[in-house]
Amino acid sequence: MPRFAANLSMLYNDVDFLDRFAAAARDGFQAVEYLFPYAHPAPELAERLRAHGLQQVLFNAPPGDWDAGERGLACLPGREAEFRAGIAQAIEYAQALQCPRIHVMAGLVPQGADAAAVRATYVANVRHAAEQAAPHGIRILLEPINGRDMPGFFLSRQDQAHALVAEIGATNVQVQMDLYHCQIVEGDLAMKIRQYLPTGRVGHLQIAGVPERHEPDVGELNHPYLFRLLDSLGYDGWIGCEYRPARGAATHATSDGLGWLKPWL
Ligand SMILES: O=C(O)C(=O)[C@H](O)CO
Ligand SMILES: [Mg+2]
Repeated sequence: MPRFAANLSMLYNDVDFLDRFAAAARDGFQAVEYLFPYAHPAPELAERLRAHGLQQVLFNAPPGDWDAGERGLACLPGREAEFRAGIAQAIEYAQALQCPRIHVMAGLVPQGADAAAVRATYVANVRHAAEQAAPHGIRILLEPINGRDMPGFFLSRQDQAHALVAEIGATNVQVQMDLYHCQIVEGDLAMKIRQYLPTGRVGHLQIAGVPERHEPDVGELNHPYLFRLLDSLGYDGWIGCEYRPARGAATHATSDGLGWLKPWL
């Protein structure tokens, strides 16, 4: 059976962030993920996880100045010191939260930047992150993101991510395969899953309905078919529910929209 993690950045927006742990547990989730933990002290987050019997399965390294539009630092020449400081902070949080995965966002390619320099910066930065994370048993994840949601993002295709993972050459670097982004950029999801899961290089999956990024049962994808396929391939990792409920932040919007999950809990 697929195992589902609630993405607390997108789900349960009708309650404050710290109250989303309880809400997710009440709905039957045993794991959570979210974008960033850094606004809260790690012990406070660890206590929420403990109190509600939840595992933290993923969060992101600091992305640079998010409010100014930055979406990761890994590919940005000249920002290496900040990138390294962010990785050190992420590893501290991951240890405190017993979280085995950190997503390192690639970043937006700077206007006019030399493509080779951007790629070399990315490879060197991810290698550094992997080296720092490895002694703690933490995996570094790289996620291709569609260019409609994030124009200019360095990483958009699965083959690009897998080629980079091979070039980086660290056993604790894997691909975060977000099926929502993959459907928008490439389509042919079942064949992509069949192609990439057996490589052992997919460290986490995420889902959402396409194209609105609402519940998985809203939109053009047949998620039950994909879940059965994942089962048949023996996928035993987590699937992050990274979608915006169709009723937004209305009271109980997330819980009311979880009908799709019930058969899989
Ligand atoms: O947007 C996504 O799909 C993600 O998983 C990132 O972590 C943040 O943008
Ligand atoms: Mg994602």
